Amino acid sequence: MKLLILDRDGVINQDSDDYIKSVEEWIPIPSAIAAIARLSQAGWTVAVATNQSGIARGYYDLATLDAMHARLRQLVAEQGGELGVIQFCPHGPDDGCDCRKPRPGMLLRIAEHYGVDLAGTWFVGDSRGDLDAALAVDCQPVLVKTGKGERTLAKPLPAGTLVFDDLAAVATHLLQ
Ligand SMILES: O=P(O)(O)OC[C@@H](O)[C@H]1O[C@@H](OP(=O)(O)O)[C@@H](O)[C@@H](O)[C@@H]1O
Ligand SMILES: [Mg+2]
Ligand SMILES: [Zn+2]
Repeated sequence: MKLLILDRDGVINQDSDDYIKSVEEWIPIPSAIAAIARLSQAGWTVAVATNQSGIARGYYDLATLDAMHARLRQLVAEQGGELGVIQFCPHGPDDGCDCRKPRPGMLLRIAEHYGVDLAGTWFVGDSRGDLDAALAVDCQPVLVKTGKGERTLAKPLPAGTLVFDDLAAVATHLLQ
């Protein structure tokens, strides 16, 4: 199974230090939507693993998060693609859950959903926690420079991390 797992904020859509608190604040990176559609049409399954501590912090609710994800699915479908499962962690940093990245719980749930082994599966993110979550379950850590990627790149990366300008470049590489 060709499975690609994506972080959301900073990879698929613009990120903000003030969190993405509404559908109106959820601004897709156009080339990222097209990349997901291209991959999907080429037989890839594209899943998402996203921290959403804004829920625990009371910045937005599950209905708002669902509306963002409905919008994401709609945009991908309009380009002839289909987005796979979206796993999110609604917890805060002090909740001690197993799903908040850098913990790999969401990646494990995605693997369980599709009945696959995660070893070598690319996980594309913009933050160090994404890379560490990947390494925790033997995924290939992939950093993009969008979102917080440039900040992440300014510090040492885990050995073996692949770096691309954006998700479109990742898709082009995988589809070549
Ligand atoms: O990049 P993904 O995982 O899709 O989502 C990140 C968001 O949940 C937010 O995560 C927060 O980190 P804290 O949760 O406050 O540590 C901050 O980095 C926000 O800027 C960011 O929007
Ligand atoms: Mg991110
Ligand atoms: Zn969690």
